[in-house]
Amino acid sequence: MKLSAEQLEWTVQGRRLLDNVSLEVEPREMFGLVGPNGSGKTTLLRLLAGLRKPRRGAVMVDDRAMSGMRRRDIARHVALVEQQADTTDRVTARQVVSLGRTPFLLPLRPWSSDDDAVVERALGDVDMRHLADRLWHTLSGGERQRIHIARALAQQPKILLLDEPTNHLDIRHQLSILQLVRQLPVTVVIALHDLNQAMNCDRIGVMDKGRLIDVGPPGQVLTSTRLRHTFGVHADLIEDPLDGSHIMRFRNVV
Ligand SMILES: Nc1ncnc2c1ncn2[C@@H]1O[C@H](COP(=O)(O)OP(=O)(O)OP(=O)(O)O)[C@@H](O)[C@H]1O
Repeated sequence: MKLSAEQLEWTVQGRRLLDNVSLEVEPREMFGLVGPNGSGKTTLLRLLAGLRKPRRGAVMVDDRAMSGMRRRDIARHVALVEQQADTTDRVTARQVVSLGRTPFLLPLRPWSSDDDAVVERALGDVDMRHLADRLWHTLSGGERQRIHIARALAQQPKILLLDEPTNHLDIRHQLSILQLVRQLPVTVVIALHDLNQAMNCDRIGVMDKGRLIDVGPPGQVLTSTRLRHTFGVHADLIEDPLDGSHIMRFRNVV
C-alpha cells in the first residue's frame, strides 16, 4: 500500500512544527526518517497515522484521503508504534497485544481462534511468548517496547509506522526487530536516531526544523556534509572490508 503526504502543515501556538512536508512511500518500501531532536519526526508520524489532522495538506493511503476515512478503517490499514506509549491498567502483555485485533472485531465477528493465532504469532515475532502472562507494570522498558511492536503486528497493517522502535532494546533485539520489520511485506516508515541502522533502509528522509530537507538512498543522503550541517557532527563514511557497505564513524561535534 502506498502512503503519501501532500504539503503537510502542522502548527501549535503559532509555531510551525511541520512545514510543507510532501512525501511518497512506495508499497513495501522501508523508509527511514532521521533528523536531530525536535526536528518533527514524531509529529510527522502522528499525522501519517491519522492521529492528528493536518492544518493544511493531506495524507493519502493509496489514492484515498485519510481525512475521509473512519478511525476503524484507518486502523485496519495503518499501525503506529509510538515512542512512549504507556498504560496504567492492570493488564497482561498478551492482553496489550490483543488490542491490536480491536479494529477487526464486530458484533457479528467476535474474537475467534484466528485472533488467538495472530496474537501468538506476534508475541513469537518479538520473542515475548515466555512473558505473555506477565503484568504490564512488571515488564522492563525493552520488553514493553517489544510488546508494543507485537500489538502493531497483531493489527496486521499494510502500513507500519515506527517511532524509534529500538531505543530501549539490547543489541540482539535491536537487530532482530529491524530484521523482522525488513522482512514484513508491508510499507514501513521508521524514525531512527541510529544513522548506521538508517543505512539499511531503502530510502531515507532528513527532517530539520519541521521541514523534509532531503530524500533519497541512504548513501546519497547521509554524506559528511549533511552530517556536519544538519546533525552538527564531524563524521566519515568508512567501507566495511567484509561486504563493502558503508559505516559512519563519528568524530566530534562541530
Ligand atoms: N503539543 C505540542 N506543543 C508544543 N510544542 C510541541 C508539541 N508537540 C511537539 N512540539 C515541539 O515540536 C518539535 C518537534 O517535535 P517532535 O517530537 O515531532 O520531534 P522529533 O524529531 O520526533 O524529536 P526527537 O528526536 O527528540 O524524538 C519539538 O520542538 C517539540 O518540542
